[in-house]
Amino acid sequence: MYQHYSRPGMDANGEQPGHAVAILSVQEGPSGIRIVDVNTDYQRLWGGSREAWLGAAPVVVQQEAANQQIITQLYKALYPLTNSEDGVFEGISGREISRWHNGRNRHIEWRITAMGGFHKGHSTLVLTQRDVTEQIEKEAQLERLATTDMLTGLVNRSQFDVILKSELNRQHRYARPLSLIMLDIDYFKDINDSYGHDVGDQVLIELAHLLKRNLRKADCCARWGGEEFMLLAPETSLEQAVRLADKIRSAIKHTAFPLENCVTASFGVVEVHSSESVKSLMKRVDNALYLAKEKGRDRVSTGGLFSSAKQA
Ligand SMILES: Nc1nc2c(ncn2[C@@H]2O[C@H](COP(=O)(O)OP(=O)(O)OP(=O)(O)O)[C@@H](O)[C@H]2O)c(=O)[nH]1
Repeated sequence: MYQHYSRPGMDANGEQPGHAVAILSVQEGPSGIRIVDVNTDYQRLWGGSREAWLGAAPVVVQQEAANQQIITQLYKALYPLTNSEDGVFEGISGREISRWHNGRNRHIEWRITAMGGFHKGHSTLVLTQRDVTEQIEKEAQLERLATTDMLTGLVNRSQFDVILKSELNRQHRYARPLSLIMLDIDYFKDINDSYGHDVGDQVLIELAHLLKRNLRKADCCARWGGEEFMLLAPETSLEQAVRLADKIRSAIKHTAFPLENCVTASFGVVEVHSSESVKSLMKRVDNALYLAKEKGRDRVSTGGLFSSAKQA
């Protein structure tokens, strides 16, 4: 029976589950929607033998409440068709996350379609389900690779561009304070030259940890390239951003990196002006950082808009 139960997801070893399929009979009245057949992948997905499933109510998703909602949705879609010979059931579908008995979340894609029309209040439906967890995890992994700096685990430059544009739009719309900090390790070339590239990499990794420790959840910290980093701080005025930058500057100076000499960094800080473009913002923050380098490094510069303790 139902020889067309193919298993498109199967690999050559036959280990990858394919589509779980259940054939459903729809009756008017209390018997409602019942299973008349299931394939082996349905048994594998939900447990139980074929015999145990025959006559049972279908399981579309694991959570009882969500399953009930789907069945109700199905009844609502079918109800207008029960007395019409030419009504067409378009099908319903969705994707749900189910918590499996081993504690893992599984993503299940499901679809219910009709095998034919209604005849004397009776119809046959096909429920297909596919475990798409691996596919979703692979997509998430690719997304992480595309947006993350491999060495430090921070947001990479291209993702930072996306976040910056979105935060600028928010700032322009709601006129909330938003500040940008650019920092650059001082004399990093000397660190590489004296201790080797691996030690230089270790300094970058430890600095990334330090930055993450010192920032709020809403802040974004990115590796801009080489030994340059960007910190985007929403709801932060220029004055607050300068204080934050100076706190980080001091923390870097007092961190025991795997070197004889201490590591220092220079900072440029700007607050976004209303309607300011990305280009203008980047130019201003770059100028501010340049000023901090020019004035002797290990300091915070705002490019002249604000003055604090250890500024250029
Ligand atoms: N170890 C390591 N070094 C890097 C990486 N990316 C860039 N660099 C090095 O960072 C150094 C940056 O040197 P410069 O641009 O001259 O800057 P600096 O020596 O820090 O001098 P100032 O910025 O003027 O204080 C170069 O030697 C790059 O090769 C990386 O991923 N790992």
